[in-house]
Amino acid sequence: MTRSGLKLSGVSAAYRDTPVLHHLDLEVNQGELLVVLGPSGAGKSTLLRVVAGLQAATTGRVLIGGRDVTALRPGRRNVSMVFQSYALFPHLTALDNITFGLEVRDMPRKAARERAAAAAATVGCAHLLDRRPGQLSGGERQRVALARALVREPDLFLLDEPLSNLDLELRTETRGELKALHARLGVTTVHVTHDQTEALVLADRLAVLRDGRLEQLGTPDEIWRTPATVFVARFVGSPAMNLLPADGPLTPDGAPAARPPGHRIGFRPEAVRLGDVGTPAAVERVDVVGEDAYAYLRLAGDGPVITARVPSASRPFPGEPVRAAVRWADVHVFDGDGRRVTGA
Ligand SMILES: Nc1ncnc2c1ncn2[C@@H]1O[C@H](COP(=O)(O)OP(=O)(O)OP(=O)(O)O)[C@@H](O)[C@H]1O
Repeated sequence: MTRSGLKLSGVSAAYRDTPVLHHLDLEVNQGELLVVLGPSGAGKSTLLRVVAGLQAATTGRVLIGGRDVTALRPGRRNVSMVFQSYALFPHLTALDNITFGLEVRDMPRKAARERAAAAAATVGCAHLLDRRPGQLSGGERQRVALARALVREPDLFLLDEPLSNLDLELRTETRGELKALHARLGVTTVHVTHDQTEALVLADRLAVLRDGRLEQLGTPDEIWRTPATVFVARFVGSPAMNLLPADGPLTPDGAPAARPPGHRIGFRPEAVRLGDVGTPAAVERVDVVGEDAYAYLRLAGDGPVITARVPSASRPFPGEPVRAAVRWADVHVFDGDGRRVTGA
């Protein structure tokens, strides 16, 4: 049986009278890396703050490693949090910043410094220990913040958008390092982001949060292949999945004759095939992104616009008449409430 690293049951949170989390149930296995993904304002940071004990839950319980910590102060939960801003002390060196978490626990100074140096080596910032935050780049600060979180040997890591202040190249590199670090240390981790690529790459499992509610929980593969709702389908994937009325202008190849009114079909831009058969469409715009091109196609005269992903070498040109087809096997079906209809 897998052990529980973190369990939330019926957790709600509010700012003054405004509810932000609504009776959340969520379980993270021991050693698992769970990514919480959602748009701005979904309640991701609030969720981490409630787990860390920085904010009280208005209902429900928080268990870490099977221990009920709902009533415990943050310092008693053995949790380390890395903030988006890193929250380093500007007047302290990197070494003193990393050591800080241990010294307040009355560990002897020499032992604390040795542990800090070991944590710094783990995340690759051992050469920066004499510098103050003002003398470090964004990526270097991020490493020091991680080392400070690591040095406490927590039961649980909470990472709040730790990569969002880094430029794209560094973000990609650091993302890989975070994944490797997690694999090596095996500490249960909750990583918050609104970046779907980061989420898909890092996560053992993904929790998609929307308006303080869990929209779907699953592996990156499940979320990608079987999105539970229109919201998840559109939020994960770039450009977003196409959505059309099931009885609308495009009939997928192999579709059953009867498709209930009110249902919608979704298909990713890469599922659209351009050729001699299918629904007539006019190319409105084409964006070329290296090897790929995204063609925006207006269906059937004045119908809706869909996006097709095609190799840029064989892309159509604006104004060109084309035909768009989709296979039924590549289609997702959603009911009138936006929920996935299985077995379609
Ligand atoms: N201190 C606060 N006082 C009042 N409302 C707040 C406070 N902090 C956050 N909120 C509100 O709570 C909701 C959830 O905020 P939260 O920061 O948890 O979202 P988030 O998913 O982390 O967003 P982001 O990706 O923008 O950081 C938002 O509607 C926000 O406006």
